[in-house]
Amino acid sequence: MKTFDELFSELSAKALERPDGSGTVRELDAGVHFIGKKIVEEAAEVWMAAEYESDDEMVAEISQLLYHLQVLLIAKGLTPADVYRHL
Ligand SMILES: N=c1c2ncn([C@@H]3O[C@H](COP(=O)(O)OP(=O)(O)OP(=O)(O)O)[C@@H](O)[C@H]3O)c2ncn1[C@@H]1O[C@H](COP(=O)(O)O)[C@@H](O)[C@H]1O
Repeated sequence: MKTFDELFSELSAKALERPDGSGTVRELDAGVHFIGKKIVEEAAEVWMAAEYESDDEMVAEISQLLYHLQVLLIAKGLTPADVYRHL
């Protein structure tokens, strides 16, 4: 288990160190258009899970959505602090 901020630190390190086999590195290399499509796909899966699946399945989909949102922030050179300013 990890928090939102812990995941962001881990992903930021992956982006810098570019370890072999990292899905995050692959996704960053694929670019903003690809990441944006993953976000839309995961958001739809959250919605469907909320209506038709268990709470556990829904929160799993939410975790994937949060992951892809974090990858987008990194791709754009931003951090959660940039988001928090708007909360
Ligand atoms: N939390 C995540 C995470 N959530 C989602 N994903 C990616 O997003 C994909 C899910 O989207 P897909 O559309 O391919 O899968 P799906 O068919 O929609 O899956 P379901 O929704 O049906 O379950 C997964 O295959 C992962 O590649 C994640 N990839 C990595 N992480 C974490 O990120 C960290 C770094 O990972 P690496 O960069 O791969 O080392 C590790 O701590 C990982 O646990």
